[in-house]
Amino acid sequence: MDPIVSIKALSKRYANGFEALKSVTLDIEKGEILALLGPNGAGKTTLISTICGIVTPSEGSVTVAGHDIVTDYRKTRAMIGLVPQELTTDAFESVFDTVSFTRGLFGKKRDDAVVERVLKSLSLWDKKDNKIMMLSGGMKRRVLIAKALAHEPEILFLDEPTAGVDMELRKDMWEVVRDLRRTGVTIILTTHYIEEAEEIADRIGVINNGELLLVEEKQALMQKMGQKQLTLDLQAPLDALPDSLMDYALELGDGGTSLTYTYDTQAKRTGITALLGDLSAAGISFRDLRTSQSSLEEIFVSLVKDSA
Ligand SMILES: Nc1ncnc2c1ncn2[C@@H]1O[C@H](COP(=O)(O)OP(=O)(O)OP(=O)(O)O)[C@@H](O)[C@H]1O
Repeated sequence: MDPIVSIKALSKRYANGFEALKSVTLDIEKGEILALLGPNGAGKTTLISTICGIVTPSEGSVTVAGHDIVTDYRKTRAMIGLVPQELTTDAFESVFDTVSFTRGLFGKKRDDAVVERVLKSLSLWDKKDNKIMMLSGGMKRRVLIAKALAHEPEILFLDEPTAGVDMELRKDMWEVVRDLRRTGVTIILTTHYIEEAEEIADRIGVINNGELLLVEEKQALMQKMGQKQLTLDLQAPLDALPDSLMDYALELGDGGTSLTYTYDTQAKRTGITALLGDLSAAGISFRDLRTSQSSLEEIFVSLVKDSA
């Protein structure tokens, strides 16, 4: 299937010469949840804003369902819902009117049934007559999503959906996002939080200094995370590994005084018991041992550091 969004060698230089995006290439599949993970100023908002037609690209191209975002702006914009970081308007309006009005901004006819469906899907129906200013923070965030969905877009962008919210509300938002995906909407969200990407995304893209450093299935990233290292400090240094230990892919370090074994924590057998038995049989004894694990956080930090 063709990707719903196709980004090719996209660059953005702002008027002051700052390069906020550097040749980003990325395909987004229909129906997936993609998390764009990156520190402050990485270029996440610039990327989203460009796809939505708010920021004009300097180089490269973006298509949405095969249509170019520059030459076919109206068509592509109508397919996209954008949830900004903060609610800026409509404090005195009712929930229903606010959401209904937004629909009109995209040239769609008034359709109370659609607004009702959107509000119900976000558990906002019983708040439909409330003024926005009277709502709790969590409900206000839901209204932002409802506004973005009012014109029935196929793609939803959420810019930092849980920035500055407490854990309970964050979990609540994750549930909302999962429910939306079940309705067939493609979701792209930006986040600072690794746990957030880990929790809800199908794929994770890491962006830093305007560069897309990696895009990978979450499961594949988790597998890297699942690797652990066992390091043994040896009683006596070894010049070389005996043949009987070749199958373990051990690394001999620190001038032959330590051995490191990498294993998969998710595998049925880690191989540690067999390794210790074979070490003993080879007459190798150790005085200490420790394990370490690379977390997604560490993978992320090392990626970002390498690209700095
Ligand atoms: N209009 C502009 N003119 C010049 N530079 C800009 C402009 N808008 C953004 N930038 C710069 O581009 C870089 C990327 O900004 P962007 O808002 O895309 O990052 P971000 O990843 O969304 O960060 P945050 O998580 O803080 O929202 C930043 O260094 C920012 O200062």
